[in-house]
Formats: sequence, C-alpha cells, structure tokens
Amino acid sequence: MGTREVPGRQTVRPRAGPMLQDSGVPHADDDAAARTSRRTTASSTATPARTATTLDPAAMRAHYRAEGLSEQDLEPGPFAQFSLWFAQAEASGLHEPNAMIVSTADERGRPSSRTVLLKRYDEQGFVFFTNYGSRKGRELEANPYVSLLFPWHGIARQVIISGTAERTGRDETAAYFRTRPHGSQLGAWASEQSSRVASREELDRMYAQLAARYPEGEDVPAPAQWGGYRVRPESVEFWQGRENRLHDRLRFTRTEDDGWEVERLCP
Ligand SMILES: Cc1cc2nc3c(=O)[nH]c(=O)nc-3n(C[C@H](O)[C@H](O)[C@H](O)COP(=O)(O)O)c2cc1C
Ligand SMILES: Cc1ncc(COP(=O)(O)O)c(C=O)c1O
Repeated sequence: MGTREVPGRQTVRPRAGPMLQDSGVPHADDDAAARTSRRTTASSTATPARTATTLDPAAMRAHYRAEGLSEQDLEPGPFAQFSLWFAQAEASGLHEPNAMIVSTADERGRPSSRTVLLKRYDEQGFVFFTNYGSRKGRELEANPYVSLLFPWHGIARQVIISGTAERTGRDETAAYFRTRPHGSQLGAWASEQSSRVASREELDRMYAQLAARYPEGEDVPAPAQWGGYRVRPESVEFWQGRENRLHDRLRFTRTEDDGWEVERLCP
C-alpha cells in the first residue's frame, strides 16, 4: 500500500529548510521568539496524544526572506512558469507539492474546498481525479467555475489558478486508473465519496468483498462514477512571499486571442 493509505507509517524527512537555503530558492523562517512563546500551557510529562497544548496562532509569525519575482524573471506563459516553480517546489523537499486545494461552489454560490492531487498538466489544463458523485463533482456539474491553490508554504510561494473544469475523456480516465495501486482501485469502488456511511466497519466490509472478488493481479475497471477533471485556466497568479509582507504577485490572465497578459497586484 502507498504511504497515503497508511499515514502513520510515512517517513517524511523535514528537509525543506536547509535544502532551500542551499539551493537559493526562497524560504520562510519562523520567528524564534514566536516559536518559544506559542506553547502557552505545554506539559512535558503528558503523552503526546493527550497533551492539552494551547497554541496561539497569532504568535506564529514567519518571515519571508526571499528573492523577488520580477516581470523580467517570468517565463513567457503560465504553464512554463508553473513548470519552473513546480520543479523548484519538488527539489526543495516539500511534501507532496502536487497537493492542491480545489474550491468549488454550488449553484447558489456557496463555496467548499478540499485537497486533491494534481496528476497532469499541460497547455490544455490541470488534471485531477475524483468521484463525479462527490460534493465537488456535483458542484462542478452545476457550476464549472473552480479555483486551484498550491500552498507551498515551505518556500513562501503559492500559485492560484482560476478557471473552468470539464471531465476528461473515459480513455484518459481508464489509462490513469490502470496506473493506481490495486488497493486504491478497490478503494474507489468501495467508497461512495461524500455520502454518509454507517460505520468504519461497513466501509471495511465493502472493501473486503471487493478484494475477494478482485484479488491482487486481477484487472479492476474504473467505476463509471470515477474520473478526471481538467481545469482550463483563465488566470494564474504566482505569489512570492517577501519581507515586511510586501510580497510579489504576478498574474497571467488569458486574452481574447488565447494569449496571456501579465499584471502586478498589490500584496
Ligand atoms: C493530500 C490529500 C490528497 C487528496 N487527493 C485526493 C484526490 O486526488 N482525489 C480525491 O477525490 N480526493 C482526494 N483527497 C480527499 C479530498 O480532500 C476529499 O476529502 C474528498 O475528495 C471528498 O471531497 P468532497 O466531499 O468535498 O467532494 C485528498 C486528501 C488529501 C489530504
Ligand atoms: C479519496 C482519494 N481519491 C484519490 C486520491 C488520489 O490517489 P491516487 O494518487 O492513488 O490517484 C486520494 C489521495 O489521497 C484520495 O484520498
């Protein structure tokens, strides 16, 4: 099984800070005073699981000491710029730089957000896979406007994409589904995503039935309700944290002839 299915067993080395400094990619530093004053009632004797630690979020103050992002530094289009930053996020040691927040809204404009994994991107758009019957799936069917946000805090960067989502073709979905671990394929069948389930046991029972029907090595077809969305961007903002909260924000916006124009926004 992959590490995501067994989160407690992940071995994630916190190597973002040193590597970033070595590679010259911008980084975020904690304020030392803030670090020590954050824990107001920490007890050194309690076991971690039971510690009643009160953290003061207002005392968490990171300083962004970064090289700037200037108009001259930008790649000619948002996809090339995203490729560059995505590679730098990966090289920095950030955990799952392909994790992004997807925000959707229902037909009455009520928003909802969740994390999903980016699986592919090119000039056509940014692709993730999910259950079409999930809350996000239902919202996207009613209202295709969507926002994607890559929260690369460890390198004081974020990328915000705004656009519209459309389903990927079935061939593309099936091709991706085949690359998933067998257990995750069964998980997609076992979980009617976002619907209520009576108990954990029921979910496990469902999975066990599927595992008996499709033993390891047997092909599992993609469920009809499972598939990809491709987000075609209308705008892509590149945010670089800077000192004194005077960050750099450069936004590409699609023009009528499918080119891009760039604007700088106040931080
Ligand atoms: C790091 C991470 C990655 C995730 N990746 C996906 C994904 O690629 N697809 C997906 O459907 N759910 C993914 N999830 C679960 C979603 O966050 C969410 O719980 C689920 O899609 C149901 O969302 P909804 O009820 O708002 O539709 C991921 C969660 C985390 C924390
Ligand atoms: C519910 C759900 N679906 C899909 C995914 C993406 O999984 P994969 O990388 O196997 O496609 C995740 C990842 O965490 C998930 O939690």
